[in-house]
Amino acid sequence: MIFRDGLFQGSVIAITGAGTGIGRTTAIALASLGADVSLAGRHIGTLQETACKVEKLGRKALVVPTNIRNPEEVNHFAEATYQHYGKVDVLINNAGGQFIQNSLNLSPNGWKAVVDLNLNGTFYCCQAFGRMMCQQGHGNIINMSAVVFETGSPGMAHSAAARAAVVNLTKTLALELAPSGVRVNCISPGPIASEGFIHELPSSQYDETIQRIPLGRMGTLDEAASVIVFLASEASSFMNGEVVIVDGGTRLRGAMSFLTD
Ligand SMILES: CCCCCCCCCCC/C=C/C(=O)SCCNC(=O)CCNC(=O)[C@H](O)C(C)(C)COP(=O)(O)OP(=O)(O)OC[C@H]1O[C@@H](n2cnc3c(N)ncnc32)[C@H](O)[C@@H]1OP(=O)(O)O
Ligand SMILES: NC(=O)C1=CN([C@@H]2O[C@H](COP(=O)(O)OP(=O)(O)OC[C@H]3O[C@@H](n4cnc5c(N)ncnc54)[C@H](OP(=O)(O)O)[C@@H]3O)[C@@H](O)[C@H]2O)C=CC1
Repeated sequence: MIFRDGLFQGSVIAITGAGTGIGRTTAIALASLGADVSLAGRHIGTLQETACKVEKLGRKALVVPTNIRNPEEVNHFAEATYQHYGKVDVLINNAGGQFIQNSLNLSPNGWKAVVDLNLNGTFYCCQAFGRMMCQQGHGNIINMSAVVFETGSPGMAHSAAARAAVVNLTKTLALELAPSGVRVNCISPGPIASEGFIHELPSSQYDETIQRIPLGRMGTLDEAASVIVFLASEASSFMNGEVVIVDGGTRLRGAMSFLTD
């Protein structure tokens, strides 16, 4: 680990989508640096696996099964975290995802599911934790966008629109919450070799994806997590309302199509 031991000693960090992929790797990295964590996601089994790894590192882990598409469940996640730890220093809005579908075939419910997850769920978490952070007088929120936020992305209309909105939400919240000592930034990764991404990417597009990446390979889970750890740390204390792109230069090649036919 590139960061100093004990960097997050005494910190409490809430993470959504913490049972798999980037969220799990980030939770474990933060715990290895001293943080206690609160873990959310829909599936309790994978959250408990992450919690086990955190506890083996000598840190505390609270598991709060949460569907972030439901604002009541999000409020419960925030309240349970505060009741358990008495504060939250950092919120990492990592949960997200989508399916590939061309726009004309997207059902209203399919569009809504992806926008609810990536935009509305992120907003509910920012609001619930942001209120508590403003009351305690400090806080740090890290949102998850995706490199598709600034290009057209055939097959990803729902997600790309939501990810662009998350970038704008980040900037507005950065302005609204700064006077209360809360900063808000955003990470925009892709492609990162998580189980979720490899599973969702059509196998026929694997080679093309690699060819599109100037660095010639996908990013690792550690490479995404380490940027989140940086944003969570005081090393980024004067960053507010920023989008950090972690894509090996992929966006420089322009719009990305996920459609196979
Ligand atoms: C080659 C060019 C590319 C190179 C460059 C690459 C650049 C990288 C950019 C990376 C961008 C982002 C990457 C990632 O996000 S990686 C993480 C991947 N993980 C996931 O996406 C998670 C898996 N997905 C899901 O869980 C789901 O898709 C979803 C997020 C929507 C949640 O689904 P859920 O099951 O909860 O949804 P519902 O049951 O409520 O259903 C709601 C409606 O949505 C429709 N639906 C759901 N899944 C699909 C599907 N796979 N295909 C079609 N439709 C789907 C569902 O049918 C419901 O609609 P209806 O009621 O109308 O049927
Ligand atoms: N890998 C990549 O290249 C990129 C990833 N991203 C984003 O990074 C984040 C992490 O993705 P990654 O680790 O790759 O993929 P994963 O599919 O492994 O992670 C997605 C996580 O989100 C959680 N999640 C999904 N829906 C909900 C929900 N309704 N409520 C709460 N949690 C939910 C899942 O847990 P559960 O199913 O238990 O709820 C899962 O842990 C996502 O937002 C993804 O879209 C962005 C750009 C590129």
